[in-house]
Amino acid sequence: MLKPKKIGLYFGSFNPIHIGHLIIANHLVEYSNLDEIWLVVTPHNPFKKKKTLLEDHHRLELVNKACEHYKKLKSSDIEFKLPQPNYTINTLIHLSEKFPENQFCLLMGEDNLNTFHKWKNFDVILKHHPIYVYPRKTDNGHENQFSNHPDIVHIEAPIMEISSTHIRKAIKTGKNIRPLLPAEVWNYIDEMNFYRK
Ligand SMILES: Nc1ncnc2c1ncn2[C@@H]1O[C@H](COP(=O)(O)OP(=O)(O)OP(=O)(O)O)[C@@H](O)[C@H]1O
Ligand SMILES: O=C(O)c1ccc[n+]([C@@H]2O[C@H](COP(=O)([O-])O)[C@@H](O)[C@H]2O)c1
Repeated sequence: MLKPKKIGLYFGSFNPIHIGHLIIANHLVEYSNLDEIWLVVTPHNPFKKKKTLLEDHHRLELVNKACEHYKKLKSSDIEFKLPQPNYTINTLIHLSEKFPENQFCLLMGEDNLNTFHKWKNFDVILKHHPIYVYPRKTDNGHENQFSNHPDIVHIEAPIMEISSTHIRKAIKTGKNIRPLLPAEVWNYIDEMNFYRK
């Protein structure tokens, strides 16, 4: 019988994936009891407009390239086959049925925690899936209703002010943002002329 695995699910639009995402995922998988982290590419976040996104398969390809050198980080397209917009509770139910032997935790940046009370069935998610939160500068500061929740682990780590929004804007205005992306990711974006128009 297979040994049960503890999997961290890192959901994101990844438009595009950047070194901030990798630093967070790598930090957690190296300094926690998680066996792997799956970077789940979300076709359509219920809170975001889909039309501003690069096509799903291109965002997935960028995540594949970013994970190439990390044995414990895997990309996942599991949400591509599920109804959109993608409510995380639906994906968690699907994954728990498909991989009953695995335990699934969530990993998210602090900005997502500020709106977590608006997520579909957030209380059910919390009841069944511990959440690791990486610090991030947010408009509302660091205090919210989940600040002291027993099932939420606040990771102690330095804040990184990197975002996909900044990267998209910088590429559009011809800035050099190479340090913010893994080389393979930048090469693909450059070759395919993404985010320039
Ligand atoms: N610099 C960062 N520090 C902490 N968490 C981050 C950081 N960048 C992204 N995250 C977290 O990674 C997950 C996926 O984020 P997402 O793909 O939306 O990236 P983003 O940089 O926030 O994108 P955008 O600027 O397009 O909103 C979310 O949980 C988000 O909070
Ligand atoms: O389930 C929800 O109600 C819900 C509401 C807002 C966001 N999410 C998920 O949060 C994840 C992070 O999204 P993003 O766009 O900030 O990278 C992504 O997988 C979304 O589908 C989920």
